[in-house]
Amino acid sequence: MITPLVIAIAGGSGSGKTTVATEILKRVGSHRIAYLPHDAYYRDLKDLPRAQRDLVNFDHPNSLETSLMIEHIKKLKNWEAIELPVYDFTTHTRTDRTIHVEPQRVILVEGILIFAEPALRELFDVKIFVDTDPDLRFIRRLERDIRERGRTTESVIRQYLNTVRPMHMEFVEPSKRYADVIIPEGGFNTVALDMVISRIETLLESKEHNPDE
Ligand SMILES: Nc1ncnc2c1ncn2[C@@H]1O[C@H](COP(=O)(O)OP(=O)(O)O)[C@@H](O)[C@H]1O
Ligand SMILES: Nc1ccn([C@@H]2O[C@H](COP(=O)(O)O)[C@@H](O)[C@H]2O)c(=O)n1
Repeated sequence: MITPLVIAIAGGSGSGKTTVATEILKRVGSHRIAYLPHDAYYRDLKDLPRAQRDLVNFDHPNSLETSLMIEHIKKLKNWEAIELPVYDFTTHTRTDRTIHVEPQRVILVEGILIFAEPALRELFDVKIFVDTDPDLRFIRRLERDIRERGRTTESVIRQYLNTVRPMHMEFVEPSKRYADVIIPEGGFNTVALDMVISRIETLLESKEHNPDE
């Protein structure tokens, strides 16, 4: 039995992880990839009053159900399908819906804290860290969170100073040491992306990952 190749993309919030993942999906072929964003595994806060939800530290490892993600990666590696949770950032809750994800030759995992968890880290074959300066990450996050996640300028600034920045320094930045490749600036770095994609293609041709070998 061939083993799926597990590629992991970490980096700070707003660094460009999703942009890199989207480019890999496009160029390697989304039909060959099972895509698991760690964001999908945020804990459901529906039992907490709305005003308290807004104050939760979403940048600490405990805010995510990582054990479920580990279970899902192990299932996919064992060629079993999984049900990916669908998370709603505007209400901080897990929806009733799930996305059915079939096993594929490539499993693509993405998230700010995925290298900070030893049990998760050991499942990865290729570890990519997207490294972008904090000022650029903050500006990108501010625009995105207002546009897509129902936030205000004040709430984004408060959250950044209270939790995003300190947790980045405590957990995300130190986890960079586990990366095999560091991509400066993210999704529009075509030189780095070409190298990463060519490595993925080479690994997919190898005996371990190619059913025709
Ligand atoms: N290299 C880049 N230059 C300019 N904007 C970018 C770049 N990479 C990503 N963005 C934009 O920044 C925002 C956050 O990027 P995203 O890939 O979602 O980051 P992450 O997943 O790391 O939070 C998005 O609106 C995206 O279009
Ligand atoms: N209810 C939530 C859950 C998470 N966040 C923030 O999302 C960031 C991670 O996602 P990226 O796409 O930016 O990598 C993380 O920094 C959390 O603060 C949130 O705001 N609300």
